[in-house]
This record gives sequence, C-alpha cells and structure tokens, in this order.
Amino acid sequence: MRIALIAHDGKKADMVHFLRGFKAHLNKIDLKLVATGTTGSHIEKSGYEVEKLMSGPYGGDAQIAAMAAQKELDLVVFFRDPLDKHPHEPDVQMLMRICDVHNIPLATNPASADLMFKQLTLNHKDGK
Ligand SMILES: O=C(CO)COP(=O)(O)O
Repeated sequence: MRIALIAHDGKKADMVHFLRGFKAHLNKIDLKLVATGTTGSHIEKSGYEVEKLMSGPYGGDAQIAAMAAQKELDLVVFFRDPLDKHPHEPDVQMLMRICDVHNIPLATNPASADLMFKQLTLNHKDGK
C-alpha cells in the first residue's frame, strides 16, 4: 500500500499529529509513504520512513499527481490550508482533479483522513 502525504504550511502540525495517532496501527501494515519535500521532513521527524519528493511549489504536487495518474498510489492525504494563498494553486487543483479522474481516494482534512485510515486498519485486521 502506498500513501501520499501532503500538507500546506498551516497544516503541517496537523499532519504530524494525525500520523502520531495512527502510529501503532500503521506500523503493522506494509506501507510505503511518499510526501512532498517539506511535509516529508516533518513526517520523518515524527519517526516515519518516507520518500521525499520536491517541495510543493517546486513541483512536488505535480510529481504526486503523476504517480496517481500512473496508478502508483492507493490513497492521497492532502491537508490543504483554505485560508492561505498558494503560488502553485494550479498544481493543487491538478492533483485533486487527477485523483478524481483516476478514482484515487483523497482526504483533504483530518476528519476524512481519520475515516479512511480507520477503514485501512480494519481491512488489515480482516486480512483484506
Ligand atoms: O505546497 C505543498 C502542497 O501544495 C506542500 O509542499 P511542501 O510539503 O514541500 O511544503
């Protein structure tokens, strides 16, 4: 299972907090994490192994979109900050569009991600 993780600056602390909450469960799953550059550095510091791509504004969102289009991702968690401006907004929109085109589950806030991760851990317990 490969999961992409992305968080805007105002949401990076939320991402780290969210992942900490699932650590015990996620450690039991064969999981590969991939993230945009700065998000990845934060995730690493919280004790996860993660493949870091470019930083979002330099093409990281686009790299994740390419992986989604190539069906290399099972889930994308993208904690967006709707109260801030982003110079690479076209890339952000493109990533979300590509997830919809290819029917890749996309969680854009912790409440949605929580539901998806709970399902993931349930599936794992049931051997699905
Ligand atoms: O900009 C981002 C998402 O649009 C995230 O990029 P970073 O993880 O490099 O901050």
